[in-house]
Amino acid sequence: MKQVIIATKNRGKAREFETLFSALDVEILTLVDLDDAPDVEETGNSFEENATLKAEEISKITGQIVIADDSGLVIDELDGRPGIFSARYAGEEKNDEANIDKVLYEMREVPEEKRTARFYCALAVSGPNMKTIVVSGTCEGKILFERKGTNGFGYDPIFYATAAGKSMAEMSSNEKNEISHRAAALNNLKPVIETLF
Ligand SMILES: O=c1[nH]c(=O)c2ncn([C@@H]3O[C@H](COP(=O)(O)OP(=O)(O)OP(=O)(O)O)[C@@H](O)[C@H]3O)c2[nH]1
Ligand SMILES: [Mg+2]
Repeated sequence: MKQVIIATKNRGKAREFETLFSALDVEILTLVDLDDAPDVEETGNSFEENATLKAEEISKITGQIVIADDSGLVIDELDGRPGIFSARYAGEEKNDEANIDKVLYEMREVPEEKRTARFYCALAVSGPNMKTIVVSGTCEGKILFERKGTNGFGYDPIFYATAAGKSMAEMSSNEKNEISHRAAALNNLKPVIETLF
């Protein structure tokens, strides 16, 4: 079967890619269980730049077709933060609970109508004989005043997805995969994936 490497160490993302790719005729490998996979420094100024850095570095090392995801939560009232710093918003150790607490604290006095936000996902594909391709997808919603639900990962418990009428952590993985930023980006990548093999 066709095979691509997904250059992520995030278990939540890896799980979602397993499901999203099961609908395509493509086998995926992630970096989650590879202890010696390098930590690519995310020094770019945009999701697109960081996804490109991750895809190109891992493709250079493996010589294979690689897809990387750089994603995060963009909150209007916080001038777009946490944005590209979503994973490390409350510190280098990447603690989802601490990140959520920080956002809830910063948003504590913001009224309902000003709590608009979106999840953003950039996907970059890089391979030995190709120019890197980058696509993106978004999912619109609002920041809740407290956590709701226990599914998903990251900021899912405090993100109310407008299209679903509930928090992302209240959705089954199938429901999230219908409307998520990651699913939207992957959908934009499908025509490209078909030309890769
Ligand atoms: O509630 C969420 N639902 C999602 O669907 C989602 N997608 C991204 N995020 C947040 O954004 C960071 C990405 O940062 P990021 O792209 O650098 O990934 P990461 O550092 O976790 O792993 P890697 O892929 O770089 O190895 C993640 O850690 C999360 O905090 C999400 N939160
Ligand atoms: Mg990262």
